[in-house]
Amino acid sequence: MAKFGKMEEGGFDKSYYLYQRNLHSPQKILSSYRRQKGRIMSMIAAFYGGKSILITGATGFLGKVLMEKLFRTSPDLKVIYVLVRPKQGQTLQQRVFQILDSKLFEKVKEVCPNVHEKIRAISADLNQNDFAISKEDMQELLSHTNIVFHCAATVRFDDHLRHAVQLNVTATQQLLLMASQMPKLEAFIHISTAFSNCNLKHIDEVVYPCPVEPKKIIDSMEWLDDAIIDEITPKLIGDRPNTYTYTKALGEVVVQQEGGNLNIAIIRPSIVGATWQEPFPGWVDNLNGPSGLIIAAGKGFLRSIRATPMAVADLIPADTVVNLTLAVGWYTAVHRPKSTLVYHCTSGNLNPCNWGKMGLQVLATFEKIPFERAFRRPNADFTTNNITTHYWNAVSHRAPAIIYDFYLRLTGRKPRMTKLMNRLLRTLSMVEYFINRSWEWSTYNTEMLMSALSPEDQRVFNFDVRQLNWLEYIENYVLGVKKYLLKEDMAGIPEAKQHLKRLRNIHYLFNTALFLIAWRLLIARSQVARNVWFFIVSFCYKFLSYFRASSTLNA
Ligand SMILES: CCCCCCCCCCCCCCCCCCCCCCCC(=O)SCCNC(=O)CCNC(=O)[C@H](O)C(C)(C)COP(=O)(O)OP(=O)(O)OC[C@H]1O[C@@H](n2cnc3c(N)ncnc32)[C@H](O)[C@@H]1OP(=O)(O)O
Ligand SMILES: NC(=O)C1=CN([C@@H]2O[C@H](COP(=O)(O)OP(=O)(O)OC[C@H]3O[C@@H](n4cnc5c(N)ncnc54)[C@H](OP(=O)(O)O)[C@@H]3O)[C@@H](O)[C@H]2O)C=CC1
Repeated sequence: MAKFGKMEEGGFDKSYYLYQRNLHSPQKILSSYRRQKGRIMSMIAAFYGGKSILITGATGFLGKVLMEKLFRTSPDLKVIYVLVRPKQGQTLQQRVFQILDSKLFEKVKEVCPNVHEKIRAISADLNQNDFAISKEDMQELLSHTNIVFHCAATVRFDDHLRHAVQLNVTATQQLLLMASQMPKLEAFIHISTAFSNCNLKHIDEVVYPCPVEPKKIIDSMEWLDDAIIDEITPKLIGDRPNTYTYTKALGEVVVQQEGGNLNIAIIRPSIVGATWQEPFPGWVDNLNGPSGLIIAAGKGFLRSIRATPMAVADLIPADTVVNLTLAVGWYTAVHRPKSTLVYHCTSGNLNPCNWGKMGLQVLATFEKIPFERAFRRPNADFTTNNITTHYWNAVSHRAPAIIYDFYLRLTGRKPRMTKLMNRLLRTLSMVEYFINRSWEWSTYNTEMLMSALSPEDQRVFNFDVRQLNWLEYIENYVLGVKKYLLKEDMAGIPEAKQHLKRLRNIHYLFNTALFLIAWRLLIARSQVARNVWFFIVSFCYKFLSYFRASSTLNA
């Protein structure tokens, strides 16, 4: 591994220049150096200049943020190949252009006006042999690719094991095989998850072995039928909570075992949330992780959640993950570490925030920025045991849904709330595992990388989560959910506040009516209740008489 001199602030490290010269043509390096000379230079941004980059999962949440940052900071990159499958009646080009035409890419279009020409969509399905890539496309990919970022995965917790293995393990194996035939490849970056070893409490930046070899699992998926796979799934996943974490762990082992001589690194982000700073705060475009539950809470469906308030909420902003990923890509290609390095991209040990604090800040933000047309006023609680969870699920989730569906039926409309609520309860049951435990992830490699960056790179590719202000981040996150996921206009906030006031009044009326009915029934059945009632009534009568008498005397 090459060793370099310490970077001077804002300067150009000569040893880095000399090292780069071994990898690239001197003219290329020199012109890049000249281009950068006038201003403080980001070595990482310069590194991606002129490169052909292959991204899988580019149409996903993380993939989009990764592409955006690459185009914005290295507009002189050669091409980004994206492996895309046609979907929802859209062609590949339509899918890609829709992404490029979104708000996320507004800044990119300023710095890289020809972005449409620099992206090449390749038709590919990672579930198929050779990814169903045409011969010509495959030839182009193999002969040109310099860097691979493997982001594609199924992130569903409850996916069938066969499908999860296909995408998270077999596809990774196939991609490595492809990578081994790329003569110009400089680095292969695999995105895993910090929860791939969530059966452990303390997790180091190493690949942990799996009891059954991934190759055996891949083979068995080919001949076992679904019924048998269903039966053995709990035994295989063992003390992991789902097929997602299990297959991501297998994927890592495959990367380590079959990476051969490639320069490989593994990145393990924890729970990826909305962007923190770049290209703007609060960007998010899917319901995974906390986003769906923030909507459910803001719309008043989610009223209680089984979570441990003191457990660490290990969220990490999407732009932080992307900055680390690009820094790792550069470091892996340039420094060529001898072994596969694993980088934890987590917040818990450097800047912890717990679910209690996060929940309160989410609720506080709803006060300022309410969501439109809420079902009930947002006001959720954390519960910590089985009995209270069942009680609140019945009282706060199921009962209002049944009542509302009854009302919809009465008014000739189709009931839908019970179905929605069942879906929410299912989602809650899936995430409970993650919000009632804390993990410790060591971050030596990530911190080592941070210190290896020049001050300019530390600024442009900032992944120092210690600088994150959680309260501000969560507020922007909720705002982002409202703007970019729910597509609600800020102009609607006064009306949303009015709607919440009406809901509060309905709530008070409903509770008063309920109390009076219950009390009336109690009086009819119990002598004690009747006595208490007469006592209260006579006390009020005496108080009123006294008040009337004293006001007459004063007059
Ligand atoms: C003191 C005050 C307290 C106040 C609290 C109030 C505020 C609370 C906010 C804070 C909440 C904190 C909770 C945080 C949760 C954190 C989860 C952490 C998980 C970490 C794991 C590791 C991280 C990773 O590595 S991977 C990324 C994570 N992956 C996921 O999140 C995927 C999860 N999704 C699934 O597995 C499935 O979608 C599932 C099982 C949830 C649902 O499957 P199902 O088959 O039933 O439905 P779908 O076909 O998928 O979708 C149907 C329908 O539902 C919509 N939908 C999908 N996902 C969600 C969701 N998460 N929430 C809500 N809705 C969802 C989907 O869009 C579909 O809608 P259609 O309209 O039908 O299209
Ligand atoms: N989000 C999170 O909280 C975390 C994510 N991660 C990891 O980060 C990576 C990216 O996750 P994220 O962006 O959130 O996930 P998304 O679900 O948003 O994106 C998944 C991507 O994979 C693609 N994909 C899925 N199946 C296929 C297929 N058969 N052929 C081709 N492409 C396919 C999807 O394409 P399409 O658009 O066609 O569906 C999409 O582009 C994953 O490896 C995940 O494990 C790790 C920790 C946390």
